[in-house]
Amino acid sequence: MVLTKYTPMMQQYLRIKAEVPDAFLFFRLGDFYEMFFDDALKASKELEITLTARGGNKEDKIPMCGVPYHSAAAYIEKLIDKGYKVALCEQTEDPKHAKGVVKREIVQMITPGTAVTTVNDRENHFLGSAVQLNGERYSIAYLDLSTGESKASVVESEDLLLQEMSLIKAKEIILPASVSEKLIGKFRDRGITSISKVEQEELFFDETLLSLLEGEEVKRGISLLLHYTTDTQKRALDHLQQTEQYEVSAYLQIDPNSKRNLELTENNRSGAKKGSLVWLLDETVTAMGSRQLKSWVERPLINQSDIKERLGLVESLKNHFFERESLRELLQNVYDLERLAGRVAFGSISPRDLVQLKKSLQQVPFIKEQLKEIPDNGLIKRADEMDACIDLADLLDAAIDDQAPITIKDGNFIKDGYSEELDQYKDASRNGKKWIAELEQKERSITGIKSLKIGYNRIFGYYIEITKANLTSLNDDRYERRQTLANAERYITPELKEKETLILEAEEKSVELEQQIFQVVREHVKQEIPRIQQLAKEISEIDVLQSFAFVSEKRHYVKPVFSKTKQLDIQEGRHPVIEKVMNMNEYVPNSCKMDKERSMLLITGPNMSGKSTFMRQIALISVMAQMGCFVPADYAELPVFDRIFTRIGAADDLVSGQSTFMVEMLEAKHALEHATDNSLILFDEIGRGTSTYDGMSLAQAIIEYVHDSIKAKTLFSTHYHELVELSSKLKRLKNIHVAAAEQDGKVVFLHKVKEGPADKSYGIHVAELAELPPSLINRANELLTLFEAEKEAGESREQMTLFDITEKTAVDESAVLKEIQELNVLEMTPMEAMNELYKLQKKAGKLLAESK
Ligand SMILES: Nc1ncnc2c1ncn2[C@@H]1O[C@H](COP(=O)(O)OP(=O)(O)OP(=O)(O)O)[C@@H](O)[C@H]1O
Repeated sequence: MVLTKYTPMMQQYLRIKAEVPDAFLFFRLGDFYEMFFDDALKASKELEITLTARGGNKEDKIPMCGVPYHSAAAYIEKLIDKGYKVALCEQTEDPKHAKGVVKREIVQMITPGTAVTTVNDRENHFLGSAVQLNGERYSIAYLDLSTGESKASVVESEDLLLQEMSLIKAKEIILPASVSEKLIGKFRDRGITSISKVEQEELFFDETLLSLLEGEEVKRGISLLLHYTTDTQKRALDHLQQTEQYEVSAYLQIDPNSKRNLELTENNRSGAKKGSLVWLLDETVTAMGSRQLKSWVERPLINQSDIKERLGLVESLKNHFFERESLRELLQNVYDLERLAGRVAFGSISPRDLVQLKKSLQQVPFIKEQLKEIPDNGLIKRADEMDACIDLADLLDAAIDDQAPITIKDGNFIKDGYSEELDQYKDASRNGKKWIAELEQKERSITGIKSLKIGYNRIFGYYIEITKANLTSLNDDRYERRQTLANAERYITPELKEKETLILEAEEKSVELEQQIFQVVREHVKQEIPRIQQLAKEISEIDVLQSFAFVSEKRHYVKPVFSKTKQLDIQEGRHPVIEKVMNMNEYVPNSCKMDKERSMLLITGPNMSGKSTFMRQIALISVMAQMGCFVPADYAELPVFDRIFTRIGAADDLVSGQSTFMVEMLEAKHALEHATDNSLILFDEIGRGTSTYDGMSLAQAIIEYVHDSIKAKTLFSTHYHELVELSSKLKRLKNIHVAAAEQDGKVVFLHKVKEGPADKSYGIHVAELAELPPSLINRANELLTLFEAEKEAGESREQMTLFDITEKTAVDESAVLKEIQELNVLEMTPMEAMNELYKLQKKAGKLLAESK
């Protein structure tokens, strides 16, 4: 592009735009942010705003569109939601002092992962990164810019990298410029579409932030991330907390598919939180607690003593109803400390935010006291360790007025008595105003005009107003006329103007001074950010623990115990979410026992009887126990699982275009590759997606493989009734079934799990329940009889073949003829007739073949 054909300002625009080719450049012009060229074409469509043109050159109009500065946030949010980036370009010098074009610079990049103003309080908003080390090893990290927390790890495979980034629901991923397109494609398949590449040359290394990390490798991912955030945010991010190192293997691992199957954080029909385990368990009071709870649900523990510690605290909170209720009340007044700290660092904290911070801090001593009322050393220790930041609360209490507004523009938020100088200005202004009020009274009585009033506006300042009707009573030269309105005149006096100057000066100075004081207070708070964050973490944990206690009591959950012999013994267990949706009394509880000698259960039973629900219930109870929550059962003794794998239901992977069956096989492969004898595997009707024998053979082979080589605790549901025979061959495999009863030709689901195999398939009855057309149901019944007959015939044919070899003469023509003659045709139903005919036809075919 030839720059010289453009005006100097457009040249400036193009220079800046070249720095951010992949972002919309919001170019500040007066009260608007303008976009030009392709940005304008695209933004006008995405934002549904009018596209205009600006005369660059006569033939060459420049496409342009803009959004008002004061409402820009909503437009930016819309673009970010769509996965775009926005670069904010502001005037960086006062136009009054500018020589030529006003200087402009990009002051901030807003990207899906760094947008912090519009985030949902109850969720984290993570920006992720990954740097390949060697082979399939990656240094990974993630950071929530709104709360300042970050984590880093080294993972040993690409699978784990993808798993972690899906788990945290990364809004954006930062990768080195050298990353392969293939990997980028894999992120896209998992719904992470916002991907930014960064040159790695000059890495940002803030040693204080990284000081908890061991070794250089783990620093690579987080460094890339910090480099990117500093670069895009263009400001000091003082609220960033020290990055914590974590090991994926320190938590119960549940791959993203399994997580979806189990509906831990969202239900898999609508993707909403409702209907998920988080939805059920989240009785937290604070937003930080809610985020913490979600992360506990996503990462259950595997260290038994950590799990037991949580369970112990939950137990104490559960057993102390009144203390817990008061605690919940106190927590109501605790605002989002983490996000408040974030706003302090970003410089976007308002006076009202500081009041919220103060009120939150003031609750802490009471929270500590309340915790200590419960006789539990763990809770008492936690209470003792909490730093209520009293100094900070006192400072804020002394400085900021409780009724503070949300902006600092007009002052009026610093408390009286905090600054002598400020008080003097305020006095001057108050005295002036008092003088004016007195003047009003005085002038009313002198002139005898009762409606005389003194008003104020920005243009004329203070004035005396007299309605036209009263003008006759006014001495002509008493005041100076200033303004004439339709039915009143406005006047001033020199004295009034003198006072006005005093008042306005005092007000201007006091607003300025208030703003200065605010900066000082804010800087002070900034210094204390780490303390606020520590407190936030402690309070959010208490909030999660009380939430677990609250739900456990309400829903009659029990404290699980962990088995030394790795046995699983759940008595009268329930599926927590279905039970809640259904109503406690309707749900049929079921027990489950598994141990080394009984490590695999093959579940049969009609469709809709509750096989999947039973399997999910076992997994959910285990997950809940390992996150430190009580469980829906009368008694639960559990092993500590290292991983949980589920293959449940038809999860078409439409995004990557794989068929249901392929997805099924990939998930099975994943489980077979990674499961250990400490894992839990749930396989729901594996092999269903292919032809009967094909599917059945695969199912059997998978069962044998798990039984002989993996030895993980496994629940396997199937429609292949033939598989129930396997229990005689595989010694750790046992049959169980979900019982159903038939009543008047209809199936009644009992939802009760029993030992042994199911005896009948009730598929057609279920179809009948679903009210398929009656003629179709009749036809299905006919076909069933036919197929059963065919199978029988097949079996007798096999027997016949055997027979044929030994006694060649057994099937001869006369025998078949005799069979035909003996048929009692009039007594037969059409179905029976057809079956008989079918058998005879087969025999005839055989005879003909033999006679050749
Ligand atoms: N223990 C139970 N108590 C009460 N209702 C239950 C129970 N278990 C399952 N149900 C109900 O039965 C419905 C079907 O359960 P589920 O999907 O587990 O059956 P399934 O045997 O796996 O079916 P399919 O073979 O068709 O996949 C559930 O939606 C639930 O409403």
